[in-house]
Amino acid sequence: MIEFKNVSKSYDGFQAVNNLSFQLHKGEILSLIGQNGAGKSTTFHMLLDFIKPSSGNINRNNNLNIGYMPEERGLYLKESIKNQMLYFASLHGMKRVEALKKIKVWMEKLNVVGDIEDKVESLSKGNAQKVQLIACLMFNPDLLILDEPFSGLDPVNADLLIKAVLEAKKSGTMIIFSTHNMENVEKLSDYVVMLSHGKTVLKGTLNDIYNQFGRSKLDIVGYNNLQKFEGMNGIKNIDIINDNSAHITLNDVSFGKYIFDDVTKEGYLPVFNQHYPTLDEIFKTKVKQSE
Ligand SMILES: Nc1ncnc2c1ncn2[C@@H]1O[C@H](COP(=O)(O)OP(=O)(O)OP(=O)(O)O)[C@@H](O)[C@H]1O
Repeated sequence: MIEFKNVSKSYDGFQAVNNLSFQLHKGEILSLIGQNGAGKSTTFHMLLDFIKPSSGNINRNNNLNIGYMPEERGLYLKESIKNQMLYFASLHGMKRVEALKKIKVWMEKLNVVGDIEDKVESLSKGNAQKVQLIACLMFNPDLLILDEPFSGLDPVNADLLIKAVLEAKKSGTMIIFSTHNMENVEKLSDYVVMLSHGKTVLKGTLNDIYNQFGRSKLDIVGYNNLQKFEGMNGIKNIDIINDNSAHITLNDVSFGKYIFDDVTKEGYLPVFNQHYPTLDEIFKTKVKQSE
């Protein structure tokens, strides 16, 4: 288990991370989200013991086998995939034969376009990124730290990466990653921590987070007089799309039932969907509130 307990980090009086607490257990995935400069990389660097917190405690076993994919990718361009992967493998005590086997298996799984003897400089950005992920995964780490692993990957390759991360989770690896892509947060996270200017503005499981916001979004299609709801108490905003459809934001989630009863008086309605805001919308709301 890893635990951050009231961890802060300051640089010359500037607080990059402010009173951060979370726990991460075996086989769990935690996503760290926040705007540029929110304190994500600083958090990773403290977890890796590259830098010390200014205050608070980080509890983790010092013997953890850690796979780390930094934001600035760190492969040697002039070296072959094989040589540098074998080098990384040796750092983690893997035998050459076993390492070669793993590298090949992972290159296939992640659909790396290139030969194991190719130099990294000949790979496309996405393929180089996948090779770097393999360097972190092949020794079955106890802890995997991925700093913006999806940046520069197309959706097909992003899905391959998601599959690989879920496989690592299944084998018991603790995973912490940062991203600006909320869709991938939704696909992967057991637990989410949202930072804004170093402060934790939201944390919990996805369910906790959605429940905190409630089903405050309403899409209606097929009702002709949606304007009449404008300005009503339970309604925060109506975005009229056309004659008979609108996106509504509710102040009061229970007002959805009043609208439902009203718009279905005449019977059938093709769309009435009262749902949670997306994680993207929640993120933007929280960023606005914290400014
Ligand atoms: N060594 C340092 N000295 C001074 N300030 C620093 C140092 N490292 C980071 N910072 C500052 O701390 C804040 C948090 O930086 P950090 O790199 O952790 O953000 P981030 O969330 O990873 O951002 P991004 O999404 O842009 O990668 C930023 O304002 C940054 O300028």
